[in-house]
Amino acid sequence: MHSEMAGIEIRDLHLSFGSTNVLTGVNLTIEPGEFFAFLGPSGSGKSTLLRSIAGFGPRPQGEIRIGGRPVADLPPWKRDVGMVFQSYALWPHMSVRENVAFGLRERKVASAEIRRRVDEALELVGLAHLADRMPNQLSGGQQQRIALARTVVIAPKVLLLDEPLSNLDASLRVQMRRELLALQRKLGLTTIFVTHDQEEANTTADRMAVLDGGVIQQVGTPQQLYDTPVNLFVAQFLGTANILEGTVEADTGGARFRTRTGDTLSLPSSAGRTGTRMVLRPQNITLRREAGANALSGQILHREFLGSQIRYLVQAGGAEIVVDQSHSAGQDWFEPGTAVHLSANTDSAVLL
Ligand SMILES: Nc1ncnc2c1ncn2[C@@H]1O[C@H](COP(=O)(O)OP(=O)(O)OP(=O)(O)O)[C@@H](O)[C@H]1O
Repeated sequence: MHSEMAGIEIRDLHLSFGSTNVLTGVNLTIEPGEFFAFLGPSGSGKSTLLRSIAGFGPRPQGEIRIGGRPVADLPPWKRDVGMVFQSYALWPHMSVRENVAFGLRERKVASAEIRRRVDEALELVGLAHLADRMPNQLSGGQQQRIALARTVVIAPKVLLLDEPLSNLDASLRVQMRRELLALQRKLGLTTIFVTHDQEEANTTADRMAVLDGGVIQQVGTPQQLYDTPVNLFVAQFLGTANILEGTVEADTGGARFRTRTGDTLSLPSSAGRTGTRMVLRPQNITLRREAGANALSGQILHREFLGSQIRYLVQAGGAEIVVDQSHSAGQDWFEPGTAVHLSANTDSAVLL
């Protein structure tokens, strides 16, 4: 299956339904061959943006180019895109083979070539042995693989996936996301994956865009977005973020952050930083019984045993702070009510 790689460029896209702005000022460049994710909460506009690229729904204002070609005024079937939906939407009265062949028949491809390409697509998703089954004789995961085969068989330039794993149970989702990534790498197909599940985006995407309220909040690799969020929304949407409010003050030879409760944390010398909020991840804080430099004083509110980790909720610095401590057998725990000191690794802290 030979797919031509095509990049996607979106310039100044706007879309409203009635008086509701669903997409506002969307600008985005997706590289040829990239696995890209749209991540955001329900209603943030992920599906609407994907559907705009596919050509479904009302025409948005602005420009969309696929492989350099303007497509905003073209119908879906002229855009060289293949789309896979959450509901597999296989034809129930057709066998697996007929389902996969359907798009090629519509395109009047010669029957010998249809057979060859369908075999190849079924081989690709590992289901050649089920070619003669009917969809209702397949598991959910198998049906979704057939839906994928049916889409890639037409050799689209871009693969658009709208929450394709949402109907599968948790362990199958993990397996399928690996298969999806392997398939994408094999075909080198520019792919956009819509999900509200950050783990799904983090584990598959080369880069992703986080959306909220129809606006792209930030674009980057999963690690860039986690380590250097540009705003509170991104910080809190990706993993657990502790937010301390306070002010940056000059300190001998550097700067420090003073919390609302008066504790201070020194900032790395690379700083020259400004901001009124400090984002600290749970794994960058260590709990100690004794006071020390670069620590907040606090009190344990709650404790959860998670197996490999113990998660504490601690009142400190004017906030409720989540701290994850790795667990080893025989280790003593902090009981709720205990006075503690939270030693912070501010090298990885982000000021907003
Ligand atoms: N046809 C429509 N008419 C009116 N409003 C719509 C229509 N389609 C979507 N919307 C609204 O647009 C907003 C974005 O919807 P969209 O489906 O793109 O969000 P999403 O991020 O994909 O959410 P989800 O994860 O729940 O699918 C929502 O507020 C939704 O109610």
